[in-house]
Amino acid sequence: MSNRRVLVFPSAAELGPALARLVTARADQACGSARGRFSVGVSGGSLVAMLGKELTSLPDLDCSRWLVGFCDERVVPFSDPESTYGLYKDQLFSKVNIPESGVLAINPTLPVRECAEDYARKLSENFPGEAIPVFDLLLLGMGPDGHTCSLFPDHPLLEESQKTVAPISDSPKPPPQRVTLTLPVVNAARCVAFVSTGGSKASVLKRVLEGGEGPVLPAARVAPGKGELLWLLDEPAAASLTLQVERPAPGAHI
Ligand SMILES: O=C1O[C@H](COP(=O)(O)O)[C@@H](O)[C@H](O)[C@H]1O
Repeated sequence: MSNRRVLVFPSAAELGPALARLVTARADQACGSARGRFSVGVSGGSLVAMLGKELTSLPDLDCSRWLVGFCDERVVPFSDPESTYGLYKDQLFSKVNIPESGVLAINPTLPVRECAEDYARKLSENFPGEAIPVFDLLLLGMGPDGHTCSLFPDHPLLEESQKTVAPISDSPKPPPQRVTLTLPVVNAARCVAFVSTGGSKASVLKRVLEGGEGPVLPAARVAPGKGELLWLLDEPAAASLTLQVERPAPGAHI
């Protein structure tokens, strides 16, 4: 896979600032392009705290031309601790200069199917002329079962080829009702960056990145057709890998 890079950092403490440099470099590039804005999709889970900490500690961060979407979202009220939007609002959006119109949140008061349709409509309005929205950057996490977004192993949603956003009401990881970007949207992005840290991810990372027996896991189905694929790992997460990885110098741009 020629457009895939696996980058390993000594620990999450070194990975975090490198992630912030990646985000700001891609934002500058996108805002300086004819598009004039930076479209980024964020994930929940452990990524929220890392992005909140790293981005809010940058002195000159300018999010005025950012469009932030969600790679997946739990259909719960924003005040619920499981709401990814709620967590980002507390830890990031309320602390930077992103306009309200720059955050594409779900409407959690809708039933899950309507919520997905409503979110797909919001995406299509914000990516005019694009049958499949092309994000500048998607930031993904991966669960210990190999799921990414809310695309879980052996789930029929992995085969979704028509919808840009799909509902799921039987998520094996709570809460059960969620909406998620589908693989065609993920694989249309200009850049997809996975962030995975900690030893609990080591064995699944080996299977996702190096292959093995059994069905292909959801995270291994992420392969942007024209875009880049980056895996940002810390040493504990990368411990079982035998493939060739990059170990960027401190402060290096990726
Ligand atoms: O449920 C979810 O889990 C994944 C992975 O989370 P992590 O805490 O293991 O990093 C996350 O990427 C996804 O957005 C979230 O809904």
